Amino acid sequence: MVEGGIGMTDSLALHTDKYQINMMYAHWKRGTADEVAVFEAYFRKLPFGNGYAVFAGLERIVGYIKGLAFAEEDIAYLRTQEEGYEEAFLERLREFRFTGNLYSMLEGTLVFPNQPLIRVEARIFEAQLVETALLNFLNYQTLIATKASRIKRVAPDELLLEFGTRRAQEADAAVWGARATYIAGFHATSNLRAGKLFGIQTSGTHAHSWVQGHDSEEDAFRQYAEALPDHVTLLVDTYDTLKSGVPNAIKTARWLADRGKRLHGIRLDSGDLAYLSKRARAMLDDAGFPEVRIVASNDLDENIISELKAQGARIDVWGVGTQLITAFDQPSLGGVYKLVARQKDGELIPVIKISGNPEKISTPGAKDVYRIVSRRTGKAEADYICLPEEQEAVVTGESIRLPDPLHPHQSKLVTDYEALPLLHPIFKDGDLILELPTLDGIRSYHEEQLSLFWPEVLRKLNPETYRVNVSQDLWELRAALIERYH
Ligand SMILES: Nc1ncnc2c1ncn2[C@@H]1O[C@H](COP(=O)(O)OP(=O)(O)OP(=O)(O)O)[C@@H](O)[C@H]1O
Ligand SMILES: O=P(O)(O)OC[C@H]1O[C@H](OP(=O)(O)OP(=O)(O)O)[C@H](O)[C@@H]1O
Ligand SMILES: O=C(O)c1cccnc1
Repeated sequence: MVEGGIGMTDSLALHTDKYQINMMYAHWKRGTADEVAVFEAYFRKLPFGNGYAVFAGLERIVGYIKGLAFAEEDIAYLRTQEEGYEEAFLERLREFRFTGNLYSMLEGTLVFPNQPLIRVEARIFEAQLVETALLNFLNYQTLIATKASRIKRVAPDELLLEFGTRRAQEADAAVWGARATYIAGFHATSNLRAGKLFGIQTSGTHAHSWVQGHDSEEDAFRQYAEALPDHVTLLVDTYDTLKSGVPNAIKTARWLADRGKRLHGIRLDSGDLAYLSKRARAMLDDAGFPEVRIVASNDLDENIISELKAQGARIDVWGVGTQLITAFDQPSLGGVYKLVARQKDGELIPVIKISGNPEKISTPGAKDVYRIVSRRTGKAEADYICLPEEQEAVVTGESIRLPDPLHPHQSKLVTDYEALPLLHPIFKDGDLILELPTLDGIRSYHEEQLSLFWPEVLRKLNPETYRVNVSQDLWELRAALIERYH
């Protein structure tokens, strides 16, 4: 339950598009609501021109599925809709629970286009309802984790602080976004609620208003140091960074040192961050405070950070807000949820969606995904998507042929490999069967994941395309279905 805007508590059952309820209603009317359907969620294009995405959102999805139930208020609201849903249908909703199976990638996994990230096998009644919320959670969190990962890669050795709440697209985005950045390697967030909910470390300096609210900058710094002597990071750019801010910070550092305390840092929030950080570093060092860290903020992203580092900036801590939490340069991930198999005469049959745009033709059938890791190099060679009946061959390490997706006649034979299954069973017949990892566990798993990939795939600009291959059987099934519908 989350708090509603006008004093009511609000379940997430209606956090869905109306067309899902309309389709559920039509299934119920036709008597097909209990037929099993298989859906898969995937995206077609990587965000930010990156070579990979970082999967996130599963914890939120699990919480959603576990708590999925229509409250009396939800039913009453549906009764007001002009569709005129019959009472007997609303009665079915009253007893609605998720009773199906759900497979998912684990959070922190590096993921690629056109591979199933989540597979839902459930009564169509249930599988249809959850589409909107699942995509909402995974698209946003995966996007932010990916953006954060790009930033982490250009600043692997510095501290990374998430500062975005004031610019986030509302409250849920702020906290789940903060969590996503932590998965990708950020160290702390300024959002205390995210800290409370998820156990992420929090951090805070002070704003310009603190300095403006005193008669002098020196007095403002001193008062702050008196109040929080063990946590002093001073914002030095309110009036003049080098003429006033840094000298006053040095005075405060001396005052703290006389009391056996130390100034932790200064924060630069405007101007030429490369130049100012170099000058400030020299001033602090000359004054005998080499341990005082320099924090930078001001509309930073991976490109500016990388540029500042190339200019020799002396920055130890990066505070990143707007560009990160809003995924400013690409504000959405286009994850989709497509029907891949349905029950017909008691059997599951694969289905396809054909589109005028070849990129949008779906791959039919319920599928598994394996990461093929070479035993020789320890590196991931490709991801291999296959039908469940082909699983045996991959798991036992039989040699497999990986066609080049762009030139299918050119293929690569892989022999000495380990196949890591990427889709894990999360819900079985409605029961949660996986103990979710801790957030720190997810964060270290993500780091291990990165070490499986060649740097060429991970680089920020024009990365190598990582291979995602479908099995020969799957390729043929797809071709046969395309043929049939043409
Ligand atoms: N040396 C640098 N090289 C490249 N970009 C920089 C450098 N220093 C700062 N930036 C970035 O340039 C952008 C604009 O900075 P600018 O100096 O115009 O801000 P400002 O006007 O000083 O600050 P504000 O408008 O927030 O008060 C910011 O995104 C900042 O991070
Ligand atoms: O720049 P971001 O990456 O979003 O980081 C967060 C920003 O939020 C604060 O200032 P705010 O933007 O509220 O005011 P300012 O623009 O006057 O600095 C802070 O001083 C940072 O500059
Ligand atoms: O702690 C900070 O310095 C901070 C937090 C949020 C936004 N800007 C700065």
